[in-house]
Amino acid sequence: MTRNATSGGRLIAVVGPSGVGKDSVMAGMRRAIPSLHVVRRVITRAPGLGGEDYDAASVAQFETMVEDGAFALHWGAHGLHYGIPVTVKHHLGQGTDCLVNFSRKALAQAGGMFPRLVVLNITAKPETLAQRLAARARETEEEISKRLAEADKPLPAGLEVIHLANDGPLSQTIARAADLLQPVSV
Ligand SMILES: Nc1ncnc2c1ncn2[C@@H]1O[C@H](COP(=O)(O)OP(=O)(O)O)[C@@H](O)[C@H]1O
Ligand SMILES: O=P(O)(O)OC[C@H]1O[C@H](OP(=O)(O)OP(=O)(O)O)[C@H](O)[C@@H]1O
Repeated sequence: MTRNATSGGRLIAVVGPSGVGKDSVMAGMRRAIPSLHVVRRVITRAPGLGGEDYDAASVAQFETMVEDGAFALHWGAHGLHYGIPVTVKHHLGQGTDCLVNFSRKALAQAGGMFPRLVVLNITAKPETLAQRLAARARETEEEISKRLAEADKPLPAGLEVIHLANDGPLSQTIARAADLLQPVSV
Protein backbone atom coordinates (compact mmCIF):
# COMPACT_ATOMS: atom_id res chain seq x y z
CA MET A 1 0.00 0.00 0.00
CA THR A 2 1.45 3.39 -0.91
CA ARG A 3 1.00 6.59 1.05
CA ASN A 4 -1.33 7.98 -1.60
CA ALA A 5 -3.91 5.25 -2.04
CA THR A 6 -5.66 7.15 -4.84
CA SER A 7 -6.53 5.69 -8.22
CA GLY A 8 -4.38 6.41 -11.25
CA GLY A 9 -0.69 6.06 -11.99
CA ARG A 10 2.14 7.73 -10.16
CA LEU A 11 3.87 10.77 -11.62
CA ILE A 12 7.53 10.12 -10.83
CA ALA A 13 9.28 13.49 -11.07
CA VAL A 14 13.04 13.14 -11.38
CA VAL A 15 14.83 16.22 -10.04
CA GLY A 16 18.33 17.30 -9.13
CA PRO A 17 21.04 19.68 -10.25
CA SER A 18 22.33 19.88 -13.78
CA GLY A 19 24.75 17.03 -14.52
CA VAL A 20 23.63 14.85 -11.62
CA GLY A 21 22.42 12.11 -13.96
CA LYS A 22 18.65 12.59 -14.31
CA ASP A 23 18.52 11.60 -17.99
CA SER A 24 20.96 8.72 -17.51
CA VAL A 25 19.02 7.29 -14.56
CA MET A 26 15.73 7.71 -16.42
CA ALA A 27 17.07 5.83 -19.45
CA GLY A 28 18.12 2.98 -17.18
CA MET A 29 14.79 2.94 -15.36
CA ARG A 30 12.96 2.76 -18.67
CA ARG A 31 14.89 -0.44 -19.48
CA ALA A 32 14.46 -1.84 -15.96
CA ILE A 33 10.70 -1.11 -15.73
CA PRO A 34 9.27 -1.37 -19.27
CA SER A 35 5.75 -0.56 -18.07
CA LEU A 36 6.80 3.03 -17.23
CA HIS A 37 5.70 5.75 -19.62
CA VAL A 38 8.60 8.18 -20.10
CA VAL A 39 7.25 11.67 -20.78
CA ARG A 40 8.68 13.37 -23.86
CA ARG A 41 9.09 17.06 -23.05
CA VAL A 42 8.76 20.00 -25.41
CA ILE A 43 11.84 22.23 -25.06
CA THR A 44 12.84 25.45 -26.81
CA ARG A 45 16.28 23.94 -27.44
CA ALA A 46 17.85 23.22 -30.81
CA PRO A 47 16.93 19.69 -31.92
CA GLY A 48 19.19 16.67 -31.59
CA LEU A 49 21.51 17.80 -28.78
CA GLY A 50 21.41 14.37 -27.17
CA GLY A 51 20.43 13.31 -23.68
CA GLU A 52 16.70 12.83 -23.44
CA ASP A 53 14.32 12.48 -26.39
CA TYR A 54 12.49 15.79 -26.61
CA ASP A 55 10.40 17.73 -29.08
CA ALA A 56 12.21 20.90 -30.09
CA ALA A 57 10.09 24.04 -30.49
CA SER A 58 10.76 27.70 -31.17
CA VAL A 59 9.68 30.20 -28.51
CA ALA A 60 6.78 31.29 -30.76
CA GLN A 61 5.68 27.68 -31.26
CA PHE A 62 5.94 27.06 -27.52
CA GLU A 63 3.82 30.11 -26.71
CA THR A 64 1.16 28.96 -29.16
CA MET A 65 1.15 25.54 -27.50
CA VAL A 66 0.67 27.19 -24.10
CA GLU A 67 -2.29 29.17 -25.46
CA ASP A 68 -3.75 26.00 -27.00
CA GLY A 69 -3.60 24.16 -23.66
CA ALA A 70 -1.05 21.66 -24.95
CA PHE A 71 0.75 21.45 -21.61
CA ALA A 72 -0.28 20.06 -18.22
CA LEU A 73 2.50 22.20 -16.77
CA HIS A 74 5.35 24.29 -18.10
CA TRP A 75 8.26 26.32 -16.72
CA GLY A 76 11.31 28.29 -17.68
CA ALA A 77 14.92 27.55 -16.70
CA HIS A 78 18.42 28.03 -18.17
CA GLY A 79 16.92 30.53 -20.66
CA LEU A 80 14.72 27.74 -22.10
CA HIS A 81 11.03 26.81 -21.88
CA TYR A 82 10.01 23.28 -20.91
CA GLY A 83 6.51 21.81 -21.33
CA ILE A 84 4.91 18.58 -20.11
CA PRO A 85 2.33 17.50 -22.71
CA VAL A 86 -1.21 17.34 -21.39
CA THR A 87 -1.40 13.71 -22.61
CA VAL A 88 0.39 12.73 -19.40
CA LYS A 89 -2.99 13.05 -17.68
CA HIS A 90 -4.42 10.39 -19.98
CA HIS A 91 -1.61 7.95 -19.15
CA LEU A 92 -1.99 8.59 -15.43
CA GLY A 93 -5.76 8.16 -15.72
CA GLN A 94 -5.19 4.74 -17.27
CA GLY A 95 -3.16 3.76 -14.21
CA THR A 96 0.21 4.01 -15.94
CA ASP A 97 3.19 5.24 -13.92
CA CYS A 98 4.85 8.15 -15.74
CA LEU A 99 8.49 9.18 -15.44
CA VAL A 100 9.44 12.78 -16.15
CA ASN A 101 12.54 14.95 -15.95
CA PHE A 102 11.26 17.74 -13.74
CA SER A 103 12.12 21.10 -12.18
CA ARG A 104 12.46 21.61 -8.44
CA LYS A 105 10.91 25.06 -8.90
CA ALA A 106 7.81 23.52 -10.50
CA LEU A 107 7.25 20.87 -7.81
CA ALA A 108 4.99 22.97 -5.59
CA GLN A 109 2.60 23.52 -8.49
CA ALA A 110 2.78 19.84 -9.45
CA GLY A 111 1.93 18.79 -5.90
CA GLY A 112 -1.45 20.46 -6.25
CA MET A 113 -2.11 18.90 -9.66
CA PHE A 114 -0.99 15.29 -9.35
CA PRO A 115 -2.33 13.37 -6.33
CA ARG A 116 0.18 10.55 -6.76
CA LEU A 117 3.33 12.63 -7.23
CA VAL A 118 6.56 10.92 -6.16
CA VAL A 119 9.79 12.94 -6.30
CA LEU A 120 13.03 11.13 -7.12
CA ASN A 121 15.69 13.58 -5.91
CA ILE A 122 19.09 12.65 -7.34
CA THR A 123 22.17 14.06 -5.64
CA ALA A 124 25.93 14.16 -6.23
CA LYS A 125 28.91 16.07 -4.87
CA PRO A 126 29.66 19.49 -6.46
CA GLU A 127 32.96 18.23 -7.95
CA THR A 128 31.13 15.31 -9.56
CA LEU A 129 28.64 17.71 -11.19
CA ALA A 130 31.41 19.92 -12.56
CA GLN A 131 33.28 16.95 -14.07
CA ARG A 132 30.15 15.49 -15.64
CA LEU A 133 28.92 18.74 -17.18
CA ALA A 134 32.36 19.39 -18.69
CA ALA A 135 32.49 15.84 -20.08
CA ARG A 136 28.91 16.05 -21.43
CA ALA A 137 29.85 19.25 -23.30
CA ARG A 138 26.26 20.08 -24.30
CA GLU A 139 26.57 23.62 -22.92
CA THR A 140 29.25 26.31 -23.18
CA GLU A 141 31.63 26.91 -20.26
CA GLU A 142 29.64 30.01 -19.31
CA GLU A 143 26.36 28.07 -19.32
CA ILE A 144 27.96 25.30 -17.27
CA SER A 145 29.12 27.83 -14.64
CA LYS A 146 25.58 29.19 -14.37
CA ARG A 147 24.15 25.69 -13.96
CA LEU A 148 26.68 24.85 -11.24
CA ALA A 149 25.81 28.08 -9.40
CA GLU A 150 22.17 26.92 -9.32
CA ALA A 151 22.93 23.39 -8.13
CA ASP A 152 21.44 23.79 -4.66
CA LYS A 153 17.72 24.38 -4.54
CA PRO A 154 15.27 23.50 -1.77
CA LEU A 155 12.38 21.09 -2.31
CA PRO A 156 8.92 22.16 -1.15
CA ALA A 157 7.65 20.55 2.03
CA GLY A 158 4.85 17.99 2.11
CA LEU A 159 5.79 15.88 -0.91
CA GLU A 160 6.75 12.22 -1.02
CA VAL A 161 10.49 12.37 -1.78
CA ILE A 162 12.99 9.58 -2.42
CA HIS A 163 16.62 10.74 -2.17
CA LEU A 164 19.17 8.87 -4.24
CA ALA A 165 22.93 9.54 -4.49
CA ASN A 166 24.53 9.12 -7.92
CA ASP A 167 28.21 9.57 -7.06
CA GLY A 168 28.99 5.91 -7.66
CA PRO A 169 28.53 3.69 -10.72
CA LEU A 170 25.46 4.50 -12.80
CA SER A 171 24.37 0.84 -12.92
CA GLN A 172 24.19 0.81 -9.12
CA THR A 173 22.04 3.98 -9.02
CA ILE A 174 19.69 2.59 -11.67
CA ALA A 175 19.28 -0.72 -9.84
CA ARG A 176 18.47 1.14 -6.62
CA ALA A 177 16.01 3.47 -8.37
CA ALA A 178 14.26 0.57 -10.09
CA ASP A 179 14.04 -1.26 -6.79
CA LEU A 180 12.58 1.77 -4.98
CA LEU A 181 10.08 2.56 -7.70
CA GLN A 182 8.85 -0.83 -8.84
CA PRO A 183 5.12 -0.66 -9.60
CA VAL A 184 3.01 -1.29 -6.52
CA SER A 185 -0.58 -2.45 -6.37
CA VAL A 186 -2.92 -0.25 -4.39
N1 LIG B 1 26.91 7.48 -12.14
C1 LIG B 1 27.54 8.07 -13.16
N2 LIG B 1 28.86 7.86 -13.34
C2 LIG B 1 29.53 8.46 -14.36
N3 LIG B 1 28.97 9.30 -15.26
C3 LIG B 1 27.64 9.56 -15.13
C4 LIG B 1 26.87 8.97 -14.09
N4 LIG B 1 25.61 9.41 -14.20
C5 LIG B 1 25.59 10.24 -15.28
N5 LIG B 1 26.81 10.32 -15.84
C6 LIG B 1 27.23 11.18 -16.97
O1 LIG B 1 27.17 12.53 -16.51
C7 LIG B 1 26.69 13.41 -17.53
C8 LIG B 1 25.42 14.12 -17.03
O2 LIG B 1 24.39 13.17 -16.91
P1 LIG B 1 22.89 13.51 -17.38
O3 LIG B 1 22.12 12.24 -17.30
O4 LIG B 1 22.90 14.26 -18.67
O5 LIG B 1 22.48 14.49 -16.17
P2 LIG B 1 21.26 15.52 -16.02
O6 LIG B 1 20.15 15.02 -16.92
O7 LIG B 1 20.90 15.45 -14.57
O8 LIG B 1 21.82 16.85 -16.39
C9 LIG B 1 26.43 12.56 -18.78
O9 LIG B 1 27.55 12.67 -19.63
C10 LIG B 1 26.31 11.13 -18.21
O10 LIG B 1 26.76 10.15 -19.14
O1 LIG C 1 14.33 23.98 -11.19
P1 LIG C 1 15.51 23.07 -11.39
O2 LIG C 1 15.37 21.82 -10.56
O3 LIG C 1 16.84 23.71 -11.24
O4 LIG C 1 15.44 22.52 -12.88
C1 LIG C 1 15.53 23.41 -13.96
C2 LIG C 1 15.63 22.65 -15.25
O5 LIG C 1 16.90 21.97 -15.26
C3 LIG C 1 16.73 20.73 -15.89
O6 LIG C 1 16.74 20.97 -17.28
P2 LIG C 1 17.63 20.21 -18.34
O7 LIG C 1 17.24 18.77 -18.35
O8 LIG C 1 17.56 20.95 -19.61
O9 LIG C 1 19.09 20.41 -17.80
P3 LIG C 1 20.11 19.38 -17.18
O10 LIG C 1 20.06 18.12 -18.03
O11 LIG C 1 21.43 20.07 -17.31
O12 LIG C 1 19.67 19.17 -15.77
C4 LIG C 1 15.37 20.30 -15.37
O13 LIG C 1 14.82 19.31 -16.18
C5 LIG C 1 14.57 21.58 -15.43
O14 LIG C 1 13.94 21.73 -16.69
